[in-house]
Amino acid sequence: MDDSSSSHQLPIVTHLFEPIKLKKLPHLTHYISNLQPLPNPLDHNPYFNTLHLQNFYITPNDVVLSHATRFAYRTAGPRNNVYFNPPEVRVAIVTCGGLCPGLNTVIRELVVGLWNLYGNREIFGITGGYRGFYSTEPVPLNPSIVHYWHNKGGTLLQTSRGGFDLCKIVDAIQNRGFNQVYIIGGDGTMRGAVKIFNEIRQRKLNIAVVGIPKTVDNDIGIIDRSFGFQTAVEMAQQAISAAHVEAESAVNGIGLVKLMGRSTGHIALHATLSSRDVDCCLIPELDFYLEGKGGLFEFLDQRLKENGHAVLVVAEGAGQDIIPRTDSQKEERDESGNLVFLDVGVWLKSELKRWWDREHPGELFTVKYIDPTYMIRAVHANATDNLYCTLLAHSAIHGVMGGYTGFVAGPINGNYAYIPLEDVACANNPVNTKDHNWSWVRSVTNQPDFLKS
Ligand SMILES: Nc1ncnc2c1ncn2[C@@H]1O[C@H](COP(=O)(O)OP(=O)(O)OP(=O)(O)O)[C@@H](O)[C@H]1O
Ligand SMILES: O=P(O)(O)OC[C@H]1O[C@](O)(CO)[C@@H](O)[C@@H]1O
Ligand SMILES: [Mg+2]
Repeated sequence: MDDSSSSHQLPIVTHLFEPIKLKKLPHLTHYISNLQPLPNPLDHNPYFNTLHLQNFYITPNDVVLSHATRFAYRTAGPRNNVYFNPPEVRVAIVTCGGLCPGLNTVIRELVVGLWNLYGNREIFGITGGYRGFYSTEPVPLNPSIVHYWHNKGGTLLQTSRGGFDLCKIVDAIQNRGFNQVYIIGGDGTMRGAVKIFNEIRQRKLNIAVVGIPKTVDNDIGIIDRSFGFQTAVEMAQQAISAAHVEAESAVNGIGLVKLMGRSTGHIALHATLSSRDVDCCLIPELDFYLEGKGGLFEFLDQRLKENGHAVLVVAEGAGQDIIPRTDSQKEERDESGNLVFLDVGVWLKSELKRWWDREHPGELFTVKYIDPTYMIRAVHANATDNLYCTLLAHSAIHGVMGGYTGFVAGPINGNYAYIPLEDVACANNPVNTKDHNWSWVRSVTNQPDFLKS
């Protein structure tokens, strides 16, 4: 072995043996001193505790390792002891932000799990997102009310953006006597949940807060993926397939599909890989350009010459830097403070037409633009996502009953774990355009790398 190869290998070996630290998880006993552990009511639940106590409970030695963060996280699941007496439990469940397939399944499974596993009876839905804590009456929930909810898209508790008033929310939680708060939402919601948790801890209240990450865009980090994402990818296939048919049936036809994905292109990427009909996939993580050598137009020109048609998939957040904006458009925000995007699909369609008329005057050319927007997320979850939502909800319940707070339940390498809320709230999940996955996309589409030489 020569010197150069050994110097290459050394850092990798060292990396493998780096010590992995256990992530500390907030627990109610950290700031409430007189809290006593109780036997877990699951001891007497013949339907769930089928192992009859042998290896049934998760111990402090059970951890899940994350390659990405190089931390060990506590394994999700029931604990030997609980820190809530079921007759004293009062639960609030809220959904915030945009819709996502599976929201109703998570709510349903929280209600059914809290009721059937632990015998909790005081369960309430907060309607219309964060503002619902202080502006509407909580709605009582029980298993018979929610029994069909997993078959419905959207959230039957309703949702909204904006309306985050920390003081009013925590006052309402306290005044209404809630001691378990389940918050389902995306990155913004998780940032709000961190603030609620910190305020509750500051006030030394015996109230557990848990986040259940929801994002159809799959833009939350640390966890493997977010629920509803796979359903959305599946729904996107119909739009791509229609775009392909339209493009193929026209002379010099282009099928253009815009898919959701504000800051990440996971839906576009996965829909592209699974469809195989896509010639070019544009995502927010990839800068692209239209004109000149190596640009989009040159690539499409070639594709039309070779195949007579082309399919283009674009994530809604792609190209936002190169679409011209007026000063007022630069400032426009939604109720939560997110920048309002311009329609990249409409812009691309008009740029494509302009380019073709200039370069090929008089020749036939068609762009069929399909924007399925809400159709990919306003549906109920598919079977895989439904299963996932159930495991998420039950994991959250076990953690809260075990006294953990300020955490998120989610899968890491396929194993369910508890992760500090704060870590999840600041972990985003961009598509890595420098990894093998992206090489795979390029090998499927043969699209340019858009690196100007
Ligand atoms: N930094 C923040 N601090 C406190 N609250 C926040 C913060 N960011 C967002 N929120 C609140 O969280 C809720 C949801 O935020 P947002 O509309 O950004 O959706 P989200 O949770 O990111 O979901 P998604 O983007 O996937 O639809 C809103 O009520 C918003 O006011
Ligand atoms: O129109 P709304 O409800 O604000 O939601 C649109 C946004 O929600 C998301 O689906 C995230 O939930 C984004 O992809 C999209 O930009
Ligand atoms: Mg968001």
